[in-house]
Amino acid sequence: MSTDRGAGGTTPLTKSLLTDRLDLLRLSAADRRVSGLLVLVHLWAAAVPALTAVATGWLVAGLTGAATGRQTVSAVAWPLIAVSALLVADEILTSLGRTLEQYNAGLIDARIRRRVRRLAMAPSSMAHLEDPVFADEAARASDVGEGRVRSPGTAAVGQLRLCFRFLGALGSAAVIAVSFSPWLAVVLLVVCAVNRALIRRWWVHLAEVRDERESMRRRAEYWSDVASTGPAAKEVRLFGLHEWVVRRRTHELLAWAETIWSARREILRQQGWIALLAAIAAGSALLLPGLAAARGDLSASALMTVIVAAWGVFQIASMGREAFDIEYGLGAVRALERLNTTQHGIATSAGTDVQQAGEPSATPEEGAPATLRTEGLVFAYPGSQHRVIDGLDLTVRSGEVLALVGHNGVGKTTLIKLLSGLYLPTAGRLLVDGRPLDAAGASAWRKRVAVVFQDFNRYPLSLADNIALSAPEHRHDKEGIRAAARRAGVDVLADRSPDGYDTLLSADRTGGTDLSGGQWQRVAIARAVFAVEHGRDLLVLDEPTAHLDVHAEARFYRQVVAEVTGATVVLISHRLSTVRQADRIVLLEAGQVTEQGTHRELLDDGGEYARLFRIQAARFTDTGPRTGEKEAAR
Ligand SMILES: Nc1ncnc2c1ncn2[C@@H]1O[C@H](COP(=O)(O)OP(=O)(O)OP(=O)(O)O)[C@@H](O)[C@H]1O
Repeated sequence: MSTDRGAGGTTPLTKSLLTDRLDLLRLSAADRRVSGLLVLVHLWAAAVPALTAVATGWLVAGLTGAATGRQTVSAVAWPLIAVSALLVADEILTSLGRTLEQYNAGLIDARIRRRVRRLAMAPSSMAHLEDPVFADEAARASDVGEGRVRSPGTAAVGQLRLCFRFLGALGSAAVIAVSFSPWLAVVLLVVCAVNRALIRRWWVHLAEVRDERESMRRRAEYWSDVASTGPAAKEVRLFGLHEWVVRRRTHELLAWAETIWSARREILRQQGWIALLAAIAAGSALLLPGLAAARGDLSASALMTVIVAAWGVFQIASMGREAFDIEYGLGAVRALERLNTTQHGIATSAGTDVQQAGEPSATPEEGAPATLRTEGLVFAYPGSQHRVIDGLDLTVRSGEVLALVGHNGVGKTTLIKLLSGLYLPTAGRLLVDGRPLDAAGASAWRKRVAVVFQDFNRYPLSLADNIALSAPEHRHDKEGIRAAARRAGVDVLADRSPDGYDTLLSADRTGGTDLSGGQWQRVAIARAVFAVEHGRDLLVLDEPTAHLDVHAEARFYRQVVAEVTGATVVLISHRLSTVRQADRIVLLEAGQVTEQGTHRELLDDGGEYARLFRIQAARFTDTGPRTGEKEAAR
């Protein structure tokens, strides 16, 4: 994903004021009925200031008339009822409006989050999910942050409210124009609009500062999670890290907050301009009609009408959170647009899954397990220049069991992610059944692959569901689930639990239980076996015996790998006892194949594989430790 976005990985928040506003208004119409009701409530709210001004003037006229004995009691009662009714109705409708706004904002936010999820799932490979720019933009767009300060929904409903507030100010200005002076009405409107524009500019600046610091906030949140969530809690307690983690979190949080507060302090320093403009507006609204009344050119009732109406005009210069909600939430909308453009770019530059999934490149040859060939394959992780895979040429024949071995970090897992279509090569080609695999075919290809990753998932579901998840359309195949469980050696778990295959594998759910690391690994193997039994024709096993005891490891090849008939198998293991029976063993070094052959051939060659094997074997012989240590030291 491109990072060419200026500071903080963002484009400027404003594209065009009008387009921005229209985008937000469109967004606010997420649900026609709710937004229709909101419009009615806002219309009422817009009319209230002008109506209150007129009713107050009427009340004052009634009161002064009653005082001089020229008016009856009803001349005071009716305007009093009108003013009270306006106030009560305003209270009720304001509460209703707030509830509707919250509901509408929730609908809009949920819709945006769904779009972000779709965008995250859209590209063929998963490289973008490890891209910090994508992570920041997704966080900006879907407001996953603490306190929900950035919400497209809040921005959209705020924008709708603001439009009607302007309408209300126009209504109040019209009352001033009719009751006193069109000039005063215009001046008040202009001064308040300028005031608002100044405030808005500062909020935009603050929103940009927050945007640029998004990754700082994510770091602080990470340490919050470490301090309080389950997976890290064991180590945090055991190593007594709690205070250190809290200090680290506080440090990160303060560093982030300081940048925001310094922007806020800057804004506060400039508030003098706002105060001056507000003083001009308030002064002219009170002074000019006041002087006219003193001269006898304006009645007391008209004076009150003008003053109350002026209050209505001031509403558009208000300093409330609304401006921040709008500007900051708008940043979320812009982030969504950027995600849209970039993800669409990725999809279209390589062809979208939707358009081209199932292209011939990923079509299996008549019933035969997959054949894979890499030609000059190169891969570097996003944002890194380091070629983890560096010009790799390898053929995996249909139906063979190929083992990948090599030192830590040479790129074995990376290679199987490429072979499985999870990443696309930086250069070179991967051919599946003789045809080049591109983004278009990757999605269809992945449907032919079953993988047990080193960091396999542990789903808080039943044992049966944990196995059947690899082919959910066959989850009613009870016999298939049992067969996969038997081969992976997890049938004993079902046998000794009263709930059998319905046993819930989650200790934090009522009636649930947890498994050991080795038992979970067997469940992951059963899951992959189940997928192969339902048609997947490449089985990839990354360190499948890492958690298994010696008995289970010894049985693994015989019961799982040797039993696979309809699939090609790629197996990674540091335990050379696990891979020695493979049809072919490939040694990777520095992202390339440096040795390959059967176990016997590689031992006879006396290369690096033979050396590694001797080190491991020596550990189990009497004279072993010394020989092994010497070998390791070489
Ligand atoms: N998501 C990632 N982003 C950037 N670099 C990565 C990423 N994952 C792995 N790497 C780097 O790629 C290199 C190869 O990693 P890989 O996991 O493929 O090695 P491996 O051979 O499977 O190692 P091991 O035997 O320890 O499992 C390492 O140098 C690692 O630091």
